[in-house]
Amino acid sequence: MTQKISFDFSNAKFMAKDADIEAIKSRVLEAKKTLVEKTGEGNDFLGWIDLPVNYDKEEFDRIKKAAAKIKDDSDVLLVIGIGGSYLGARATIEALRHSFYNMVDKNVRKTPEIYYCGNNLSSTYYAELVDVLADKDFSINVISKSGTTTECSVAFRIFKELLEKKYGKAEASKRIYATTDKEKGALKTLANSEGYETFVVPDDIGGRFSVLTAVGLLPIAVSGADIDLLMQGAANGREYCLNNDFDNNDALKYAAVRNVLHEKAGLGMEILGNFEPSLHYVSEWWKQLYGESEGKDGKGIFPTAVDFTTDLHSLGQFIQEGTKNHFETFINVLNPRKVVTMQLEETDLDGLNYLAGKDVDFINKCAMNGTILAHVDGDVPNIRIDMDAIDELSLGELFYKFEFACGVSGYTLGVNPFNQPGVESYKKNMFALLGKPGFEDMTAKLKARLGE
Ligand SMILES: O=P(O)(O)OC[C@H]1O[C@H](O)[C@H](O)[C@@H](O)[C@@H]1O
Repeated sequence: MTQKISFDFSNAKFMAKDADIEAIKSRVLEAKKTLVEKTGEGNDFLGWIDLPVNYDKEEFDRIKKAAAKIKDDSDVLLVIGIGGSYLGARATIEALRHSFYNMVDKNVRKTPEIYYCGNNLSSTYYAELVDVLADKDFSINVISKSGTTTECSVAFRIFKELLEKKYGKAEASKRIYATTDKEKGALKTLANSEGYETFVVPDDIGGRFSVLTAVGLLPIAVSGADIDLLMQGAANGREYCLNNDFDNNDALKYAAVRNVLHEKAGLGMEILGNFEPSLHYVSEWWKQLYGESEGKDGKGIFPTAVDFTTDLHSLGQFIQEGTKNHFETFINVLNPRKVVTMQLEETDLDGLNYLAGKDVDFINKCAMNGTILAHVDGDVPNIRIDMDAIDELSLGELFYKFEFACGVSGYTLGVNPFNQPGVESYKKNMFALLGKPGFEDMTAKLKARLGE
């Protein structure tokens, strides 16, 4: 199967030398073995490894049917979720669909507008989203693996009420789709009692690895993207990751190179850079994937991201000449979806006639290559990921390769890549400050620290 995604490590070699890669290779292969033989910590969260070839076909069909109903009866789909219950869907939809999706005439777009909430606690955001929904027919996909995440529950309460006011309880319950645990959690209890259609987040797939479950697939299908091709792309990635030896396996090499850059060169930050604005949320998804998987036990590479060329005019200076603690990974889209050719102007006052006849993407690629060389000259190693196109097959493959490399990289680093215990600390404090029953003994202490 031809691969749509390939990695180029040549511009990282000056810090991740062949000998360093050779030296870490056995640890990476051991980590791969631990992952695929499911013998490591977190091995009850490895359902994503075979997901692209082993998923619930009956549910997959129900997802398509639900998507068709939503397309038919709704001007808007409201997607309520946070973290792994949000980023994969948004990453995919923003990458694959029109750059100005919600603004495209609905007769041309033929699919509902899509808005996201439950991913913050801003009263302004919620009040203004209510304004947007005022005269629109809408449906809700509420997504939470635990079914108890505060942001998600707060948003759902607000928009469930709006929906029920608009349609009455019975019709509203037909416009709510809940994606959650098959039996546990407040959302599942609510869905059962109100009769919402439900989709399952499998027990053995953590939120940040769940984009290709119903978590991502229902909103993605509503947007009009092809979920069969997305799964196929991931299946192609899986085949590649599982079956190629180290020398022919970019996912394993990526795990190796980033660990070498971290351990040997002492670099603490990886900056994922794109040159296509529609990939912004792919970076957000990647940040959660690597951040929650590796940042623990006082270890890990801090994953951050830039949108280029935009951020070359803000963060470019720091990356080039500031504290040297980072390496970069660029996503290079080989074939842009659209072409815009520069025209010749008679007067040439802007001095751009030398570009007449060239595609804007040619300028973009020159900016990218110029940036790679400049940053390498500034001692910033660069990994380049070539992506055939921003389409379903390429994106599915990219997701899988990032997930697989993440599992291998986490085990190579020596952490459990599949838990996120640190996320609970702020939640406990927030519950105590909110006065949630059961957290009373912490409340006074925290309030004193806040001077209240
Ligand atoms: O899907 P949920 O249970 O609502 O969780 C949503 C997100 O919030 C948590 O705090 C975790 O850190 C994330 O890993 C998770 O993806």
